[in-house]
Formats: sequence, C-alpha cells, structure tokens
Amino acid sequence: MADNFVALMKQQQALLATAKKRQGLLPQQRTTRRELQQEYLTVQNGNHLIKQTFVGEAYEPSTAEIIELKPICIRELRLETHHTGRPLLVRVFCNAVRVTAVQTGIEDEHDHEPYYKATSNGGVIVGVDHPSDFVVLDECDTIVPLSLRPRVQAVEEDRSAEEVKKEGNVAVGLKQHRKALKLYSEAIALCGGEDEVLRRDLHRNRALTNHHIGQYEVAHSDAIAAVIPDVQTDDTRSMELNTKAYLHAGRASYNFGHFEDAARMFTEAIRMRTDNDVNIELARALDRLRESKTGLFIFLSDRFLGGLPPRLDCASFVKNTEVRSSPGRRKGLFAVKSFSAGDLILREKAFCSSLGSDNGQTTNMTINLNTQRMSVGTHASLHTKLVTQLQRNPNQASAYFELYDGTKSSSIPPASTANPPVDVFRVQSILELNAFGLRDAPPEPSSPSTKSPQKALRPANDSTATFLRASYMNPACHANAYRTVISDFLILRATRAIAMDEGLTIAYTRPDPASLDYGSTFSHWGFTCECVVCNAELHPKGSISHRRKVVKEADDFAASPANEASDKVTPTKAQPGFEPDVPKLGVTAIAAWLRRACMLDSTEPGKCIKLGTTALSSLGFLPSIVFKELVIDRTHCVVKDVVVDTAVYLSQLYEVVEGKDTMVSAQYAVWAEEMWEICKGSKRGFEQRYGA
Ligand SMILES: C[S@@+](CC[C@H](N)C(=O)[O-])C[C@H]1O[C@@H](n2cnc3c(N)ncnc32)[C@H](O)[C@@H]1O
Repeated sequence: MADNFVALMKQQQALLATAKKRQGLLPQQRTTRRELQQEYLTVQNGNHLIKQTFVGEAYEPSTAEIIELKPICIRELRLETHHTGRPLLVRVFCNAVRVTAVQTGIEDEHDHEPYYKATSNGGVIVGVDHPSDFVVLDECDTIVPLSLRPRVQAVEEDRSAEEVKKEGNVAVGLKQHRKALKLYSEAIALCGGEDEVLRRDLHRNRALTNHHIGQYEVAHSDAIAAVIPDVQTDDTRSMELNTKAYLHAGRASYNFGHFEDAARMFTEAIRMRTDNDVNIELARALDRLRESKTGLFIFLSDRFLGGLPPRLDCASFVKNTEVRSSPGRRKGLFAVKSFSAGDLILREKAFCSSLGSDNGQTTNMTINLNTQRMSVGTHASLHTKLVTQLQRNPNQASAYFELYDGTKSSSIPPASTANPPVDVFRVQSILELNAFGLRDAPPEPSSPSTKSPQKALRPANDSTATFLRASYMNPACHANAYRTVISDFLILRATRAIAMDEGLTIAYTRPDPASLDYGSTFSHWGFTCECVVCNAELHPKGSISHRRKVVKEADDFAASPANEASDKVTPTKAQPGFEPDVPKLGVTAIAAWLRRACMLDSTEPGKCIKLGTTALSSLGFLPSIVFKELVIDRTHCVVKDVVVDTAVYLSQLYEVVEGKDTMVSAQYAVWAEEMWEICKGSKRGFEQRYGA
C-alpha cells in the first residue's frame, strides 16, 4: 500500500516538474469546443472510488472588487501562472460535473475555443482554488460583455417586491434554496424602508432558507430582523409571526453552539405563544447549557440505549481551560483550576468532523506537493467540509484561522470585509497541524466489498475532526492529560495532579517503543522534542532498531530468553537520564509479555506482581504500598491502555498472593477503573470487560 502511494507521489511530482518547465508559455494544443462538449457528455458525476486532491503552491484569494480590476481573456492566459488581479469573464457551455472538483467547459467573448492548465492527461484547464475567487454573475449583469449575454433577452419588467417574494417562495418549494436566497435579497432591496410588514416577511423567509443552506450566522440576523417590536398581547397574528422569528433565531444559535442565546430565543418564542414543540426545543437548549456549565453528561443515559450515534447532540465543557501565550510555543492551553489525577479537564464537541462512514465507498487522498506528505482517508473530505462551513459562517472562520498554521507569527489576517474570503491553502495547513484522528470511533461494519483493492486503501477507523480548544494543547511524551474520543467528542482527563495555571499537554502520538523514533517524532510539527523521556531514550540502548530486535526476540522465544531480553533493555542505574521516576518505554512490552506468560502457569503470584509492577513503572507509574495504602507516583507518567489491564491483574494477584492483601487488591481495582476512565473518556464498558 505504502509503495503505491510513494509511486503516485513520484508520478505527480514528475508531472508537476514537467508542467513547471512550461511555466509562462502559451498553450499549444487546445481542445476544440466540440471535443470538449463530447468529453463532458461522457464524464459522470461523483462516485469515484479514489479521489485525489493535490495541494500545490499556495497563493491568497482575491479581496478586490471585480469592477476595479482589468479583465484578462482566455488567449492571454499563460501556463502554470497565477494571473493575480485579472478577472476572467467566461460563459459556461458544458454541464458541470463533480469529479474531485467541479469541472465544466468555458469560453470568453474573444475565444470560442476553450482553455487550459496542464492536466495529467495532457490537456489544459483553468483552475480556481479559492471558492471566493469564483463569482457567478447574472447573465444580464452589466459587467458581462454583450457577446456573452443571451441573444434573446427577457424584457425586464419592473417587478414589485411582493412579486419577487412570490418567486422566492416558488424556488423554496422546488428546493432551489440558492435561487430563493437571491430572490429574497432582491425583494428586500426593492422594499427599501417603505413596507415594513413585507420586509419582515422576507427576512423571516430568508432566515429559514439560510438555515437550510447551513448559513446559521446570517439566518440568526435575518430572524432577529423579522421580529415585530412592541407587539400587543391581543395582536395574535403578530405574536404568531414573532414566535416563528424567535424560533428560527433559537435554532440558528443552537446549531452553532450558542445555547444561552438559543434558550433566550426559545423563551421569547414561548412568551409569544405557548407551543409544545418549542417547549421541547427549550428543554433541549437548557440541557446543553447545563452540560456546558457543569460538565455533567450521562453517556450511559437512556437516550443512548441503542448505542451512541457517530455525532452527539451535547455541549462542550471547556470553562476550566484557557488559551494563553506560551513562550517558545506561540500559544498553549492552560488549567484555570487545579485537577486531581483522573479528573475531567474538558469535553469538547468537534468543530467539524469527517467520518469514514460519511464517504461511502470513496477513498480520499490528499497529496501535498509542498510538504511531500500524503494522507489517505477523511483528511481530504474534512478540508472540503471545513471550507464550506467557514465560508457560510464568517465568525466561526475567524476562530478557526487563529489556530496554528505552521508560521511563526501569531497574527490573524484582518478580516477586511463582512464576508472574508476563505483561503483554502491556509485551511489545509491548519488542518495538517491541528486535526485529530477519531481513533476510538467504532470501525465501520464490514461488507463484502471490503475486500476490493480500493477499499483496502482506507485506514480502519478512519475519521478526522478539528477541535477549536483542544488544538491549543502542546505535546509532551509524559503528558499531564490524556485524550480519548466518544463519538465526535474529545474527552480530556488528568493523568496526574495538575496545578492551577499549569500548561496542559497531551501525547500527539501514542508511544510505541518498537517504532518510535525519539527526538524526531515531532518533525511534522516542526520541532524536536527534548522532554525527559525522549532525552533518556536517545541513549543507544533505546534506539529503535535495537528495541525492535529485542522485542522480536522476546516474542519468538519462551520465558527464559525473554527474561534475558528484559535485562538487555532495562537501563542500569548508571545510565544518564533514567532516574527511577522517568519512564522506560523500551521495557513495557517485554514486562507486560512476561507478566502474561507468568500468569499462564500462575504458580508464582508474587513473581507476577513484580512483573506487573515493572510494567507500570516502565510507563512512569511507580506504585508503593505504605501502611497498606497504595500510593502511585506519576510525575512523568505516560498513559497507555496496558495500564488498565495490568492494574486489574495486580488487583487479582493481591487476592491470591501469600499473605493475601485484600485492601491493596481493592485499591488496585479502584485505580484500574480510574485509569479506564482516563483512557476511554467515561466508565462505560469497564464492567463489561472486567466484571464488577
Ligand atoms: C497543534 S499546535 C499546539 C498549539 C500551538 N503552540 C499554538 O500556538 O497554537 C503544535 C505546534 O506548537 C508548537 N510547539 C509545541 N510544543 C513545542 C515544543 N516543545 N517546542 C517547540 N514548539 C512547540 C510547534 O510549533 C507545533 O507545531
């Protein structure tokens, strides 16, 4: 699989290099209008099993008004060149089809033969990367050259705002929401300040249409503009209309997670007219508000008896954290209160998520030719979703663009207009540095087609999401917080005691002693990790090749060579960096293996306890028993699932060991459940796996 990707990347880079050589030239071969029309007749929409997206050289979207710029025509266009500041006015003459991008044939006023940028099949196309650089004009717009306007033009009669509104309503009936939006906006402009009743009707209708399209921010402002002021209680018609307006506003707020405003709007709606449905919506908003204030969310509630849906309708709980500047690291996430080990720090709903199950059979592949990185799976579809969401909701866009984009500056580009264009390259670079894999999401149910070669390219549990708050956490290998995922929620718990104002850290990658290349793990994020764990592991005894060999030896042979292997990877006291409380990650796999092997012929529980304790200390959990009390020093702990298994076994072992220690056994059982909650986000599932 990896070889296929490398070959594909090389092939694309070669194509790019060939194309670059022609930069600035005029294209020689051009498809004729007829050929292109023929070609588009056979291109099918959608359902391709593999979709490839290539990220090329970045450039910024245009912020100028078209009218201020000097147009360019097709025959002046040069290959592999950004014609910045030069609008191209064209007419579409083929059906538009969605392959990876939307494609169609175009012609301009001078040139009725179409055009071009080098493509993999030797043709040429005009590419528009930023959606805001693509403007759909009305065919009779004054900016459109006469020769591109329809030959027979409808005689524009003066239409009243009421007539245009009716046309808008017809478009809504036909589910042509974009057209309806345009018509309602036109009607609002025709209304001027004269007919207030009609203007409010139009805003109310437009609020609903905006909601349909996912433009929640403008849906909210339209709904508020539709509210009739100073309504008398006996004016039932106006009260009814206001109920609708407040309902639209509440739903819009709910959708972008402003639950306080949503509850206020629903309360207003009910004040105007009691309505059972609105009561339900108000109760829902109040539930979310409570969750966001208390952090209490019952994943085991009756609501989810049939299993958790892939996206959960519940609120984020982030108030115990704050984004602050972090010297040398730009920004970071900080604790605003102290936490004990195991405490819930935050629970955050994904800002935008792309689940493997959203994409059907399609495998998406993103190939970034700048960074030479390739990702397979939901990254590409997350990019498309993000661009759409950000374009539709500019306030959300500014929060997303504050995330780290790989540049050293912490400045956010100023939003020059009310609807700032969305820079797709910046969306991509932020995504590459901040997206989280939802690894704990359940795998998709397998189907017979799972065996097809294309399907095999898709990674298991392929789901990706962005989180606006959790993204600010800087990495540490011995992190003080551990993240897990339930549906599209990220849950963060303390791995040890955290003081107020301490920076919160997570492990960006889960340490795997057999493959982790200490020190260079973070090359993708642009820095070298110099934490105590990485520094200690840089010692030759910690090198990957050495460890791989040793782990393999232990797997291949029986207990006695494994014991020798354990000695080989266990650092001696003299080795610098390996102080007793520093994790010895190379030891974990062998110690856990030996503990399991020892338990199989469990005649020596004392020895098993020793091996279990070694496995825990190799991850930085140092257990000691002080007057029958289990004390675990976790100053540099590294959380891994194996901790839970080990703690459960230790609990059982203390029950059977000579001199049986029920108290220690009980304390290990409690600790195992605490660690499970850290690893899995909630206690859900612990009992099923280990029994009560
Ligand atoms: C997902 S971001 C974390 C939040 C980020 N610090 C910010 O300002 O938004 C990851 C980036 O943080 C910076 N960073 C985190 N830990 C660092 C460290 N130990 N040394 C240097 N840079 C670090 C790197 O630039 C890295 O690419």
